[in-house]
Amino acid sequence: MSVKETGPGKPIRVALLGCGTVGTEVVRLLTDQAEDLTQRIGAPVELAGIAVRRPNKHREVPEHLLTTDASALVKSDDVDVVVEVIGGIDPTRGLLLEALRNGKSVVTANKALLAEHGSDLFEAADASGADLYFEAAVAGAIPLLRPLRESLAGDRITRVMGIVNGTTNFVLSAMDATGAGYAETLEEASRLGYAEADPTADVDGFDAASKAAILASLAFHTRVTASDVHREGIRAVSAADVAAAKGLGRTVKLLAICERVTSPSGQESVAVRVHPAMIPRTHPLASVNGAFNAVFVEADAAGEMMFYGQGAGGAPTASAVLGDLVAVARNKVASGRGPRESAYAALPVQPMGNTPTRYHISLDVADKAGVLSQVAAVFAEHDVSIAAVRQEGRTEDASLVIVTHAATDAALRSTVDKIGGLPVVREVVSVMRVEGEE
Ligand SMILES: NC(=O)c1ccc[n+]([C@@H]2O[C@H](COP(=O)([O-])OP(=O)(O)OC[C@H]3O[C@@H](n4cnc5c(N)ncnc54)[C@H](O)[C@@H]3O)[C@@H](O)[C@H]2O)c1
Ligand SMILES: N[C@@H](CCO)C(=O)O
Ligand code: NA
Repeated sequence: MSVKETGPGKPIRVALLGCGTVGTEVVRLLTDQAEDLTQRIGAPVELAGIAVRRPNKHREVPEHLLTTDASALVKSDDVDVVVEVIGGIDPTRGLLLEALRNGKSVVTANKALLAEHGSDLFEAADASGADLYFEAAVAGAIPLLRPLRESLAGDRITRVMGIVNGTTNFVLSAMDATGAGYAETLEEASRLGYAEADPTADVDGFDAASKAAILASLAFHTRVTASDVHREGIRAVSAADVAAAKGLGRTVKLLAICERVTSPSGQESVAVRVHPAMIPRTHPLASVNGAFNAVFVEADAAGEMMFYGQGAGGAPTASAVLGDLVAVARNKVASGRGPRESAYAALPVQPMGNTPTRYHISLDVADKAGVLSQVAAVFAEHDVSIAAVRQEGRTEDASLVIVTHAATDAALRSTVDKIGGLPVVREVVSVMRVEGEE
């Protein structure tokens, strides 16, 4: 029996919103790989239009496709899929809701929008049966959201911990390598083009907090928004912190940590936080340097996994966008749908104060008898157990380094506040959480 050859199906028509760093690379990949994409999808993918702000700036893309009217492009009957790489909340939120309500599948790289309004977008997608894919929004090119949404959907994830911001990782890696301070290292990163002109979203942890919210939502089947995430950036990380970490075989990283926490009574909740932390130099995340990202996932059956690669940049991010575009196009060809929002577990989000953490505290103290016992008494008073102490005497004062066992973050903060007020403590040199070790 001979099988009749079928040609490619009806073209999938794509509206591209935004043509900056990522958008330009999306157009390039779509053009360069048109034939392969047709084979992989079973239908050609064609650009129906590209919405931009300033058309005369875009000499690298076909002029006849450019429009400044994103709203009209999204509404056009000629469009099946909307790819959004503008960024920000407005006007993208309205544009993507309009697209989804009209049954057009959406591919977006916009973590800020998803972390704030993800559930509205999912509801609109469900109402019309459209797809919503966003692999590029977290850790750029690294396949991470698809593994969480699909490959690990049969497992129980307990922890997701990673380096999800390239700019801050570049700065912290450089501080570790040179011993220089935060401000001068950030200046150098800007000069080399690794930090944006306005690095606030990166250095104050907003970018990582949006990504943490998305990761926690997917890992724990719970709606987590950016405002649920405890956030501390890297502005306060000093050369002394980095030196203190090095002295104990650790390094400082800005971590996004999403954990499933079970109380003694068996009540489950999630804790989601972004802050600098010391990790052992032997931990797999310690060797992630420069602008690279890496995310460590722990699941009951699968065990430990690490995802590593380029978390930013035009081409790497466009790779993730194209992967999503192929997925939604295949779904259209097969009249199927990708995964919907999965928020059925609806676990409560635990406040940071109740979250168990460990601290590294470095003090300058008077070098006289009884100091250690005074400091130790404050820990005991707050029910914080000490894991290790190192004291080095000098002429008039001494350096005292204390690493705690896990205690609630609130108890650890109160302990540090009280110790800072002891007359025998000359200076609290460095306080930082410790992660990645038992
Ligand atoms: N650059 C990266 O490395 C990277 C990595 C991961 C995710 N992302 C995300 O991808 C998205 C795009 O990032 P980018 O780096 O390409 O930004 P970009 O600033 O280079 O590009 C955005 C483009 O959108 C245009 N634009 C703004 N408002 C518009 C409107 N109303 N209509 C049409 N065009 C409009 C701008 O003129 C600009 O050209 C953001 O959501 C960002 O968070 C970027
Ligand atoms: N500003 C982000 C870009 C990728 O989301 C970073 O530095 O990682
Ligand atoms: Na990704």
